[in-house]
Amino acid sequence: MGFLTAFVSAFFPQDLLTFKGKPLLSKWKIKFRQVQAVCIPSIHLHMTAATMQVSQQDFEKAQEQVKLLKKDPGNETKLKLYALFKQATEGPCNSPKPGMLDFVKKAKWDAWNSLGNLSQDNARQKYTELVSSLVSAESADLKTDASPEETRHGDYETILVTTKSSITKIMFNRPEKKNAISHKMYREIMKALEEAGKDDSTIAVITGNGDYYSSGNDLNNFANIQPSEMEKMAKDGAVLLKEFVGHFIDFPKPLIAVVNGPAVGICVTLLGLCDIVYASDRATFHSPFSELGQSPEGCSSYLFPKIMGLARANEILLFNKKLTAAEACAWGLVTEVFPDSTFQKEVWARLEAYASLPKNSLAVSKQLLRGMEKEKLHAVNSKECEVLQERWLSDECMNAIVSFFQKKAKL
Ligand SMILES: CCCCC/C=C/CC(=O)SCCNC(=O)CCNC(=O)[C@H](O)C(C)(C)COP(=O)(O)OP(=O)(O)OC[C@H]1O[C@@H](n2cnc3c(N)ncnc32)[C@H](O)[C@@H]1OP(=O)(O)O
Repeated sequence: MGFLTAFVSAFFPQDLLTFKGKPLLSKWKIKFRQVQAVCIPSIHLHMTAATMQVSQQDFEKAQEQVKLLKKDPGNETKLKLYALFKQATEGPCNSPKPGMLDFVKKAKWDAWNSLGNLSQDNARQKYTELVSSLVSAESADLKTDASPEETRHGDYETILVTTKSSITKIMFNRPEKKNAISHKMYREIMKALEEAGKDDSTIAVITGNGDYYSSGNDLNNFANIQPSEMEKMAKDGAVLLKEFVGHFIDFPKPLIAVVNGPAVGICVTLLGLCDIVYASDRATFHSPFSELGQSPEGCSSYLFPKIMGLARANEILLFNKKLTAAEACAWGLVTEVFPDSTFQKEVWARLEAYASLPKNSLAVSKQLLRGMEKEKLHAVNSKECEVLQERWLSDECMNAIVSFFQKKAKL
């Protein structure tokens, strides 16, 4: 017999350790709720509503809750519960004092007797309060156990949003579609950015789930549109895009892109609005706007020439040049490239260190670096959306989309 088993056997004698006629104690698997079930017999209470401080229902509920506790609250608390229950249901202890050598019975008798003339109502109240505090403590512990540090936000369908170590991570989560951005996803990303801008995190990160960072705009956003609805589609698309890019322009904290794999279209252009871009050496950067009959967005028509010079921006934005991670880094679009095998480990260690810096200092510094440009960026965003609205109605654009869905063309 192990120490714990011996201890339990001593504390709760074998005749008590049965529940519904079955022996409970084989090993230290005995659970507190089972012990409680046998140690505290069910007693019918006779009270009038007028004398009750806690209702009969609350008291009975507390008895049920105590059986559901998953953690043993310890002997001292168990004795308190026992004593309060006896006092509440039988009144003051008037049974003979057990012999000195009957340790268990004596401990229980002492606990009950120590309540003196405490009224049954008060005992019922104290019992209910004690159970309630045990239940709250346990559910707080369970929450912490379930995710020691990471909090998951919202009820998102297309993205995963979590906060850990002062970093809010917004992860594109349509890996089976290479994280293409559907209308719903544009809206969910905006909501996540709004929340991340206000939450307790120091920095926010955008990344992708699976092998792609993102394949850009979901081309289904343009599919199955009746000819009579084309204009509305283009107009609504421009409104949505303007609002979406606006959220990146106005984001108040450092925003970091963790580019885990290939990036296409709008997910490349938005990198110019991020404050740091870390890329895996597997990542590529492709903005095939002219191939798709479209035009640049995400303020890239203004920011890319500033970042890399006009000649290089022309290669990317006019002539669809696909950059490797090393090229994107050399051209200033990417801050640093990491080997794919150690990418996540190295990047997150770096970001955790950054996120421990003073939050407000980072936020005001970002405003100093970006603030002067904001007005200009909003103006560029408006103009880009206006031009795109027209592009979406062009034959060039429609043919490119049809061709994608006929699987004739891939990037
Ligand atoms: C509100 C509107 C705002 C508009 C803002 C404008 C933005 C401009 C852009 O973003 S332009 C860029 C648009 N993107 C593309 O043109 C990419 C198209 N996709 C591809 O060329 C290829 O899929 C690939 C090169 C990204 C990956 O090729 P691969 O062979 O590896 O994988 P699959 O083609 O089999 O893809 C797997 C499934 O994912 C679907 N998918 C991938 N990308 C998109 C996309 N952008 N839109 C819609 N669907 C996409 C693909 O169809 C496969 O689906 P299936 O398994 O159901 O066939």
